[in-house]
Amino acid sequence: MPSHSNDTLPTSLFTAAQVRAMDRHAIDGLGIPGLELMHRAGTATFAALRRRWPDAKTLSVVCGPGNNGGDGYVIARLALAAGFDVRAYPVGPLERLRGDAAAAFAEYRDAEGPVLNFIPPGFEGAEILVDALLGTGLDRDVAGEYAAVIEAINDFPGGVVAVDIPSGLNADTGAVMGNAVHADLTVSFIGLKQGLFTGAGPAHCGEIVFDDLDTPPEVRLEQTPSSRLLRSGDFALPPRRRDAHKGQCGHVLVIGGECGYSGAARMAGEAAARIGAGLVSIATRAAHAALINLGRPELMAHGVESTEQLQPLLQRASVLAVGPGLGCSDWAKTLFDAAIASGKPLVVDADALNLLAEHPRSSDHWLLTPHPGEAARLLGLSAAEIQRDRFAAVTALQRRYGGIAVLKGAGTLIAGPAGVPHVARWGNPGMASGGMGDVLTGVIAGLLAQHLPPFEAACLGVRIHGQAGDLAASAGERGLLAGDVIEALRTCVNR
Ligand SMILES: NC(=O)C1=CN([C@@H]2O[C@H](COP(=O)(O)OP(=O)(O)OC[C@H]3O[C@@H](n4cnc5c(N)ncnc54)[C@H](O)[C@@H]3O)[C@@H](O)[C@H]2O)[C@H](O)CC1
Ligand SMILES: [K+]
Repeated sequence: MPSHSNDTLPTSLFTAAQVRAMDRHAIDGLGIPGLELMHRAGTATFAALRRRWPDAKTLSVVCGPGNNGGDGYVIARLALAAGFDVRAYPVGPLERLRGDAAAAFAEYRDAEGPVLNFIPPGFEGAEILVDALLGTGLDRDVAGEYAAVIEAINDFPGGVVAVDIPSGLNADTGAVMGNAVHADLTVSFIGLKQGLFTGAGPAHCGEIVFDDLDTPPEVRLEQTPSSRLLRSGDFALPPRRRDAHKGQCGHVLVIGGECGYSGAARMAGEAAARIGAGLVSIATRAAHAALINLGRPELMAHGVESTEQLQPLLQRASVLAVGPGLGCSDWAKTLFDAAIASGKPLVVDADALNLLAEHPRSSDHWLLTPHPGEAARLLGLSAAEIQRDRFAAVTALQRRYGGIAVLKGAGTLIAGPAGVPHVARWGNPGMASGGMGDVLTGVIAGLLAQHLPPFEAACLGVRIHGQAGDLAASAGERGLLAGDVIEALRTCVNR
């Protein structure tokens, strides 16, 4: 059955190899003929296409040399039978078609379906283009004719539907293998591939529809999910007791705000307060304390120039957030070391992550919230290597540094000491602006202060931060400011 929205997609995500094993289980174990599965895949894709573009009547299908291409020939035949003007463009030698794909091609030809050679620049006259070039069989960067066809698909002005996964997108990592199709709609089958939801996946997939091709749950239950998709209802805060008082809602201490960066510390503090922390203090350069306090009197701002001055604040706080605008000076190092030595749960972000990369150590009571560049420094890799396999990177961060690792970016990933990485789908490109990370740091710290376990605080924090960003972006993504997200937090945390 098809499911197609953030919260009705299955939460279990898999690798391509796992989904191929599911295909085999369905075919060899349950006796469902491969061609029957292919017919179901084509039917599910054509139905989703018609839901999305109900008035379309002309369709071009690009078919690769394998079973993804076979799905494409099924779609072409169904469109022909429904009265569409159809053109199928085989890519790769037709004589290489085998098994179910060859049978699907023969069925299309028997229905007198037009087959054309692809001639750049492309697919004149069609309203919709179906990408059935490559699916879970992708095993190397696309090149030559395949790269040219993907280029032409990406220049196509009409709607693009990707069969199972946009061609060129790595199903396991969400990385682009040379080049990848930008689809408006992706219809994925049998098991949801984790690469659709992180890295370049979200930008290439468009709307994601899942269809289990009426295979029984046992097909999926046989595989342990490689990761999980977060849902709106996951890890919600318990309702606040009527007799609650601020002492029960935790005390966050934000440590940061080097000269010129007081705003980062303030935004982290405001976010912690807006997510519901009972008390919020800021330890920052003396020159900033009055400024922050003036701007947001609910925050208790203290000028701290030494460990001695920091100690009483560390004692009073229940949760620390270290890094927003902290810089990497000796002042920063001294405060960061004192925060770690306090043994309090702490969220480590921004420059504190860079200090940690200089002096690696692990702990089980912190949460690291790097963006790909900070993760690269922490792992001694390049940012491109991090993005090439975000799941491997977030797992490596957690294994090496302990605690909880949050790898920010499209499809933020959260990894804890147990279980599999969790993937968040919220957020938008408008959030690629200064201060958004400071807000997330404050949100997670504020949830920790309200006694959520670390992994739940990280998952819920990422979700609410992204939802607030999406809510604030309803007035437009460009020009979205971190302050707008802070203002939207209260709506989202009280949903
Ligand atoms: N019966 C089933 O298993 C079902 C599968 N479904 C669809 O099948 C594809 C997976 O098909 P497969 O034949 O394994 O691979 P692809 O069609 O994805 O790739 C074809 C072929 O292409 C070669 N190849 C790999 N990478 C490249 C590259 N970069 N450039 C050129 N050629 C490349 C390689 O030899 C591959 O074998 C799955 O995604 C579904 O769409 C049905 O949907 C369900 C039943
Ligand atoms: K495809």
